Amino acid sequence: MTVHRAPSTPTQTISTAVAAQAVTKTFGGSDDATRVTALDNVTVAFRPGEFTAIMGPSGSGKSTLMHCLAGLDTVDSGRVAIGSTIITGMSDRDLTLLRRRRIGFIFQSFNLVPTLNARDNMLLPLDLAGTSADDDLFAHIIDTLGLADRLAHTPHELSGGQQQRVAIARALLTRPAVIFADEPTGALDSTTGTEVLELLSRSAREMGQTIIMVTHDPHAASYADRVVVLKDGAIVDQLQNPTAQTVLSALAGLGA
Ligand SMILES: Nc1ncnc2c1ncn2[C@@H]1O[C@H](COP(=O)(O)OP(=O)(O)OP(=O)(O)O)[C@@H](O)[C@H]1O
Repeated sequence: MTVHRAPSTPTQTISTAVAAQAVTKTFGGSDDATRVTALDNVTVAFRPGEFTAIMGPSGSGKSTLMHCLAGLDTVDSGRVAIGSTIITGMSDRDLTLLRRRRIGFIFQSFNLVPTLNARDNMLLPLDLAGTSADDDLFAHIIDTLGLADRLAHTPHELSGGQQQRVAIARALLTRPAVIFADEPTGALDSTTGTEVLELLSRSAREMGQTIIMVTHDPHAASYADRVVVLKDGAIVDQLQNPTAQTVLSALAGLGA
């Protein structure tokens, strides 16, 4: 799968795929008693081709961080950038276009269109953006994901694992700056879930795809290059090359 990786040179500077700088996000009323600080001055950057897991106890701010990084929610203060584009303060229309062109999403519930077959589901984001698929990339992705003989099937004719592979293919095909995955293995049995995690890890390693995954599962997080741990809306720990055991220990240390 190395053919699709951008060439690199020793002099190339390492850019940032996604970054949050001093991001604060609150919800609720105008007085301190009813206001919830979901993100408290969060600064974090994600390298191109890096596979990162975001973890933390329930209510620690994982979904809020993902939504703010993906431009699905506004921030109270601070800045979010996708590549060199600052998305903070963009209009809804511009954000929608940016999401279509530069961001891929993978959800626990697959979010496929039930009336479209696998091929049309995969091509939908490109159709919406008014572009077409790169034939070589399409062939490469369906081959890698083992979907070549499932293209004419609608989602209800596919297993959960196959549906999630279609959703991954759909996300990869636009060659987005970043893919956000929200509990992507939550609805899968452990064998199928492991296959999906291996695919995500290979997409990062072999295609240079940046992936940010929210998960509660230390096993899932162990496939990432890095784990970012949130607690009470702040980053309290980061692990490089995590194992399920080091993730469990980090979470246990939070009293979670
Ligand atoms: N729309 C909202 N309105 C009010 N409060 C919210 C809203 N969304 C999130 N919150 C609050 O912000 C905090 C962070 O929530 P968030 O959903 O980001 O946490 P999480 O780590 O993703 O939790 P979980 O693991 O349970 O999904 C929580 O206290 C939550 O109640």
